Amino acid sequence: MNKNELVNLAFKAMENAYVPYSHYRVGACVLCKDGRTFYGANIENASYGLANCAERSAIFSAYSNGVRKEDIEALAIVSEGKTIAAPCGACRQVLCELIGFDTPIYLANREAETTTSIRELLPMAFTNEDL
Ligand SMILES: O=c1ccn([C@H]2C[C@H](O)[C@@H](CO)O2)c(=O)[nH]1
Ligand SMILES: [Zn+2]
Repeated sequence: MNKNELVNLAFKAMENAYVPYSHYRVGACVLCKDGRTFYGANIENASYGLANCAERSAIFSAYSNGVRKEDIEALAIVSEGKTIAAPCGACRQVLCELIGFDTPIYLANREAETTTSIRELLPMAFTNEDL
């Protein structure tokens, strides 16, 4: 599967966003090396701080199905906003532990896309090697 196909799957996942408060839809899709894909969307709550971001939904779905870091080929995260949104701080920390430092992360909106990685998004990360 190429980058565009994975980004399109993330847009498909975005349709399932539950966003009655922010009205800001985000979608994500994890691609495994064996071709399996796992969707995620942002899921909000009346207790606002309990919102789960799309990228965490997707990576937790993958892990919940037995996927581990070394099985993951790439992650796409898309939003419907005017800008290309990058993961929030909480997601950077979670992804840092659950995908490879150099695993490609494709970020996109309807107009543009870019490629990044945890190495770029979270320099000087606190990891399990610090414990
Ligand atoms: O990278 C991001 C940034 C924000 N959100 C969600 C959280 C909330 O539902 C909405 C507005 O912050 O967007 C994500 O899913 N991923
Ligand atoms: Zn987040």
